[in-house]
Amino acid sequence: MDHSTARSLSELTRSATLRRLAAIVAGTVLLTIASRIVVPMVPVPITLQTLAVTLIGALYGWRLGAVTVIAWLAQGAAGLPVFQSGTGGIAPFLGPTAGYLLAFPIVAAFTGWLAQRGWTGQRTGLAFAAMLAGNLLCLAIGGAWLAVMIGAKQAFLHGVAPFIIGGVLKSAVGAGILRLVARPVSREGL
Ligand SMILES: O=C(O)CCCC[C@@H]1SC[C@@H]2NC(=O)N[C@@H]21
Repeated sequence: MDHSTARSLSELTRSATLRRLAAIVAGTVLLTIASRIVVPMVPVPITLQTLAVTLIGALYGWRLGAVTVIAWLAQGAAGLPVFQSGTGGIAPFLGPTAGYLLAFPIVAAFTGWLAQRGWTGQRTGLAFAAMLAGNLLCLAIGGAWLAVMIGAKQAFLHGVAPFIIGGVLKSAVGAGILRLVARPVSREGL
């Protein structure tokens, strides 16, 4: 490989890395904004977090999607007020919403994986199904955590059932956004 080819390759790598870093920052900002759009409920509030998480997965691909959500979780764990209603620190990882927090990177990876297989963009039915599957996965993991804390019946009544219709609506909004903005994610993601 000659000198100029090596330099072009290293410039390409650097610009791809910068693009990914910018995407991570943008994704964590989006998640923080979505966490501030809250209808307070006890023990689990309504938020726009699952919309943000599933969109990040679908737009970034499974790997960068999961990394972005993990970066946001790390910001919260470090004490930044990025979780629902401006909470942060270690307490949210021990409280009733910890299961949802831990589910978020898995959900981003899952919707990203589906998007990389074509469940996105102009294929609105598939995009909706991917977003809905992500929302339901989040409720399953979050509800399972809550069940350990307050019992299965209460967890279903307070941590799953109230969010199903919202999950369907958020999935429809997400699929609409993907239809407008997504060029189909390549199999590699961003
Ligand atoms: O502490 C947090 O920041 C996480 C809050 C989790 C809220 C969950 S996410 C799934 C379900 N849908 C909602 O609108 N709220 C709950």
